[in-house]
Amino acid sequence: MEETLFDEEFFNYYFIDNFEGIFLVLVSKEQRILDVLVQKLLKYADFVENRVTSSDEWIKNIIREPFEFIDGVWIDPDFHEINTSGIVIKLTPGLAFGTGLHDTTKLAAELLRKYLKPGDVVLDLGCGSGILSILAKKMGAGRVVAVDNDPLAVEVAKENAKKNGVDIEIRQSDLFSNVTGKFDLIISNIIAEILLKVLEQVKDFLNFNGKVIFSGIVDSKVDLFTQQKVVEHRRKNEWNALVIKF
Ligand SMILES: C[S@@+](CC[C@H](N)C(=O)[O-])C[C@H]1O[C@@H](n2cnc3c(N)ncnc32)[C@H](O)[C@@H]1O
Repeated sequence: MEETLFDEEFFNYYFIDNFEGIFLVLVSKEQRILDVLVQKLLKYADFVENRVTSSDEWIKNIIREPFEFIDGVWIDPDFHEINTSGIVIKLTPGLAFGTGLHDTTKLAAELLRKYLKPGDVVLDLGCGSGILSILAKKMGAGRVVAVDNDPLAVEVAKENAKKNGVDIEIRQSDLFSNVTGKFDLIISNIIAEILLKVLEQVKDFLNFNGKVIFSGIVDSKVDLFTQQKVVEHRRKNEWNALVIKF
């Protein structure tokens, strides 16, 4: 199902796994979009229900308690007191992808932690909720630029950056169209086909020795990247993430 959703470039979904079973929830303001997706997903599902809810409500329905996103990094959907020596990210994803529950975000975050050096200049291409940019900043990055082509994601990422008290340059951009400057790390968790487009331009935006972290690549698409100089390859379930140097 996730592969179908990624192919459709639909990222606003989440799973609820409880005693009644595993539920896939699709979130959109447009019924038309949901209807098309439901048709494509029906073959995997036993039951489909449409429920209308407000954007503030839906996220509160799933993530109420803080959870450990990756080792030592906690996501707090509200304002809890978390007793940890690690990092806490306050996050209300709203309608943007990037709750921290998805394997692709976890893979990207783990690699970000491994490859980020203090003061690095970072570009987050397809920032969604801003989760990876906020993490980068909290781990000691210097300048962080976060872009998304979805205006809603830009809005949500700005809100989340403010909530975490971090200074991130967030703006709308179709890939690099509204990006200037050079970066030590470029991180992007989008589908493989779009990552290939990123590759066409990425060199112009990398500092000497700069690296690219790609996530969101399903098993069947990993071969599209075999020509690249892959420094590290990680996998969780059917998802792959790569660190590439040039
Ligand atoms: C899978 S989400 C990743 C969100 C977040 N970075 C994370 O890792 O959880 C992909 C994001 O890329 C954005 N996106 C897709 N195509 C894009 C493009 N051409 N330019 C910029 N952003 C894009 C989507 O709007 C979405 O917010």
